[in-house]
Amino acid sequence: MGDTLFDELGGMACLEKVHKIFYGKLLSHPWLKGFFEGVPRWHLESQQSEFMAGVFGGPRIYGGRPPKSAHMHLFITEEVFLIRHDLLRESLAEAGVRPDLMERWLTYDMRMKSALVKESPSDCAGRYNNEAVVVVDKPL
Ligand code: HEM
Repeated sequence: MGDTLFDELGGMACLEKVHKIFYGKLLSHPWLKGFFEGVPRWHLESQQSEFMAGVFGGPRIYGGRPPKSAHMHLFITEEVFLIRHDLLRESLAEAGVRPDLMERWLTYDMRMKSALVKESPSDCAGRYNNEAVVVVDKPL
């Protein structure tokens, strides 16, 4: 059996390096930062790294919700999803991830699009009884 993508990338150290750069970009993006208000950065980075570790054939240590229910309350349009995807591409390049591994990572990322993208805020629902749906307007 060959190495998993997780091993080829260099394990958790690589995922953590990429996600540190990535959340720096997401949390300073004029539009996307609005989605993350009030969520601690350490939580976002660690959950993202633990989730992707499992996706890439590494340890299955992610204990959060599956992506569809974790993002149920967020009005994520296709445009928002694709901006995030481009910021991930930039982060992988800045972290020095080999181009072929980068493409494999991005393919896994893109596969989640249909689970997260919604047509209208009415397709969203709070994860708890009284949780509001998060709609972030595009800045003018
Ligand atoms: C392939 C795409 C994505 C993946 C794999 C992903 C993965 C994750 C994971 C694993 C969590 C932690 C869930 C938990 O704590 O139970 C999370 C939380 C979150 N994600 Fe994503 N995400 C993706 C796309 C997006 C997009 C496009 C946005 C909107 C810009 C977004 C915004 C958020 C926010 C705001 C949280 C925190 C939710 C909260 O705890 O209140 N994500 N994401």
